[in-house]
Amino acid sequence: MAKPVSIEVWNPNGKYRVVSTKPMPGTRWINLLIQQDCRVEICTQKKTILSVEDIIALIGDKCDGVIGQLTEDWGEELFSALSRAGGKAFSNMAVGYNNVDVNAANKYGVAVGNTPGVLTETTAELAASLSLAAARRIVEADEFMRAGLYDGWLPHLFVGNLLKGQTVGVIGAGRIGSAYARMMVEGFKMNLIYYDLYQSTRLEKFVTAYGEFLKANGEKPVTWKRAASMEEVLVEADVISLHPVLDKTTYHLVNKESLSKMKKEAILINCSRGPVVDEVALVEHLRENPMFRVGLDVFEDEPYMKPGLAEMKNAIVVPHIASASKWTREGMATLAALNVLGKIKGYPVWSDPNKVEPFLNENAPPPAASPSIVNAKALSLPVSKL
Ligand SMILES: NC(=O)c1ccc[n+]([C@@H]2O[C@H](COP(=O)([O-])OP(=O)(O)OC[C@H]3O[C@@H](n4cnc5c(N)ncnc54)[C@H](O)[C@@H]3O)[C@@H](O)[C@H]2O)c1
Ligand SMILES: O=C(O)[C@H](O)CO
Repeated sequence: MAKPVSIEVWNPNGKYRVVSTKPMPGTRWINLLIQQDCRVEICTQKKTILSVEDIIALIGDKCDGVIGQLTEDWGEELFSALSRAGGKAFSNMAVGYNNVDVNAANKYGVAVGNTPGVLTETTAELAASLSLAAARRIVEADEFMRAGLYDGWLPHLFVGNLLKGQTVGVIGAGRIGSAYARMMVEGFKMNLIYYDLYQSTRLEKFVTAYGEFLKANGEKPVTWKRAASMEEVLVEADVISLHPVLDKTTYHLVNKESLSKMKKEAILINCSRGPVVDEVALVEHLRENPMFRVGLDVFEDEPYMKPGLAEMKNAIVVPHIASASKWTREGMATLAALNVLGKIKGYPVWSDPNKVEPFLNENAPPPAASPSIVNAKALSLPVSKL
């Protein structure tokens, strides 16, 4: 059994025991729990990734709900431990929940929450930042300056790609993929090609309307196309950004074969999940194609990078910070806490997890509902009529 982990306790006499496996930004989430009679225990252990054993020790004998992180392995062992401790609620502080075995949660009747919506624009902004940084070789140029190598303007110095008029390809045009597409189309007048299992009518309408606006102002209109296959996107796009969920269908979606279909000077961005890209194949491709560039926020064996990636000048790598704006991270903490609280209090589940704004208004009490429970249907949880 793991040693007892260090914790910080708020409202020690609270009726319901809620554990957070990490300190989370802001204090609103703590206050909302305390106001509803929760004792809040926050793990303060100086270890970035907690093991299953650490979390079992945190859950202890009596625990009503846990707020956890995407680095943790929430499967049979943890859900059975939580259930033994009387717990009926778990929320990831993340929208992606590929670290959670939802079937195991269903088996123990544990509601699983996630945090959609509040991170859409922040994550899309990082994908856009990586796209620009890769197109204009900003990191390479910054390193060059700091190394004292700049000795005067040259016609060939750090020549990159112009985005205007090029084609942006989006794979997975859900909340984040669509927000990214809008930024790139409107901000840089790029044409759009996207691939998703579902049609994104709103996105298509947006690009059509923006194209008409440009035309009315005497400019070349932007265009959109829904690709019938992912291959079309790979072949046609100059910048490709990945935004699908990670599941069996998207594991290694980008591999040796798909990389070989992309343009030699294409840019690939991944702000979804590391295993969507075969990172070994990517390193090889970067090595063989120096004008191909990549911007990565996520890695196949996070927190590690595959051998060779760190040495590639045509790769920009950042440590899974796509949702890292203060407003978003505080909002994620709030949504995660309210998911757990809602189940503990027997509240219904919010009807539209894409519209979570009422939970984020700091000047009003949140609705009496869990903002987003991914297994609500499987557990037959009631849906809010608010
Ligand atoms: N890097 C980060 O910090 C960060 C931040 C937020 C989200 N994410 C990741 O981004 C993902 C997407 O988030 P979202 O809120 O946009 O989710 P979403 O559910 O709104 O969008 C995901 C889209 O992927 C599509 N999709 C699923 N399988 C596909 C396939 N095989 N091919 C093509 N498209 C497919 C879905 O139809 C959906 O439209 C999350 O699941 C998470 O893993 C990462
Ligand atoms: O899925 C998520 O929410 C991210 O990876 C972290 O914000």
